[in-house]
Amino acid sequence: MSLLEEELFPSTPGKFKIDRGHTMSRHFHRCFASTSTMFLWALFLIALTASYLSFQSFIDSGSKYFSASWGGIQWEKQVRNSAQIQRSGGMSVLVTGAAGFVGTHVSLALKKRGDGVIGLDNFNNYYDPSLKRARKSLLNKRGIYIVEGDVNDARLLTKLFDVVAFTHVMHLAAQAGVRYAMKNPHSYVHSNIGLVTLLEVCKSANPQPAIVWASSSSVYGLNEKVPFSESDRTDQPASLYAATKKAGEEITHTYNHIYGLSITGLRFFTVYGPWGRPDMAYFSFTRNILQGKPITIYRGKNGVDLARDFTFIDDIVKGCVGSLDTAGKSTGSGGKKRGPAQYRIFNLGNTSPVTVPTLVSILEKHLKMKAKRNIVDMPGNGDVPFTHANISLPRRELGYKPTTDLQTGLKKFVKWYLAYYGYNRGKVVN
Ligand SMILES: O=C(O)[C@H]1O[C@H](OP(=O)(O)OP(=O)(O)OC[C@H]2O[C@@H](n3ccc(=O)[nH]c3=O)[C@H](O)[C@@H]2O)[C@H](O)[C@@H](O)[C@H]1O
Repeated sequence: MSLLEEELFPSTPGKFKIDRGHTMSRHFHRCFASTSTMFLWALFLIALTASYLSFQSFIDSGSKYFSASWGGIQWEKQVRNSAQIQRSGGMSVLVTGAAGFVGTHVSLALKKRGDGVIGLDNFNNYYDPSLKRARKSLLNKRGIYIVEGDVNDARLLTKLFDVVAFTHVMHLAAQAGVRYAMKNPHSYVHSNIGLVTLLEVCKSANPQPAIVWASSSSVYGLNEKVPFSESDRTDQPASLYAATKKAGEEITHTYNHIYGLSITGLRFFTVYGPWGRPDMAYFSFTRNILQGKPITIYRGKNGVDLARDFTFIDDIVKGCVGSLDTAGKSTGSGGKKRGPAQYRIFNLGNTSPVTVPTLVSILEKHLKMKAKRNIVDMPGNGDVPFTHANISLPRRELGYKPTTDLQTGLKKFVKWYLAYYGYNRGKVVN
């Protein structure tokens, strides 16, 4: 022990050097010595606690950083490879919600023709995430890399734009489902209004990408004028889902106006098909029919059947790709507008509404099984009685022409369903 240390921290009291001649002074020194010792110990303990706490917070933030599923040289290489354009005049597209139903199909179509594609998906558990994982493997097999992340993650989005100069963004990530909005309203605000984070990153990008995104037929809400045209009223939403999609249309308009972002909003009409969403009626009806369970069919006012303009996925993909192909360039860069940019809204429907009981009859035919129908009055849950798209505008501007009727489309869906889940999955065998 050094002299100084020995003085400060005497191993025995007797070692403490005092003037033995003065008792008072000795007491005083002893008292002073023990107080200063305690003081130093306290200081030492405080310092120890402080460094422990800051080390913990370093570990926490560090683990957040290190446990992120993105970043690093290898990751950047995968992103670049996947976004590589393979045809002349091709585009490099960031597809959000890529492991979703429409996202998967659009990503495959783009990759197939030689466009570069990077997918983004948060793999949330709104419906069975294993279906999303299966879609992801399908995409990986075709050379499409999927980044696991949320559209609200500005750091991740900025990083993606640092690595790739995306020409287009196909924004399909959303909280879908009309009736679920009553159970989990905040999820709709988080995901659907989360569009703002994406737009902020896009407006600051240099070059700015053109954006095509999924709105919804539900924005027509209580509109009764049929068929629904893009210029019809959309200020009477019947569900929070519809309200957040309508908000998306207004929000994208402001980014178009202020920053010169090229925007195309697509109002999808009840999209169905292989690799579809298990929360949708045609999908859950199929599962219940095969399992021998009853299905609930809602009926409108005065016993009128509900009807939807069911639109097959391949037709929707054509509409999405057509929108990307015809999208004008964004005019701004680095957050500054340089001139007016394109702002478009299109209906993507089938123009041929079918009632829900008819949908069930078609499923019965393809499944060769009878449904146990439980018909109830439509609860006040955000549903609308019917939808019907006027598609003259996308026909003219995009060459959009749906070619699959519900009979044909459901046949393809049932074929996929049986191949994916198997005939006897959960089927009640008496
Ligand atoms: O076009 C859209 O913008 C939306 O389309 C889809 O919504 P919807 O048209 O409501 O589809 P879907 O749930 O399949 O119900 C179909 C019909 O079955 C009736 N329905 C439903 C469930 C049930 O148990 N019984 C029943 O009769 C029900 O009353 C309805 O009449 C998407 O989910 C949505 O995300 C959004 O994209």
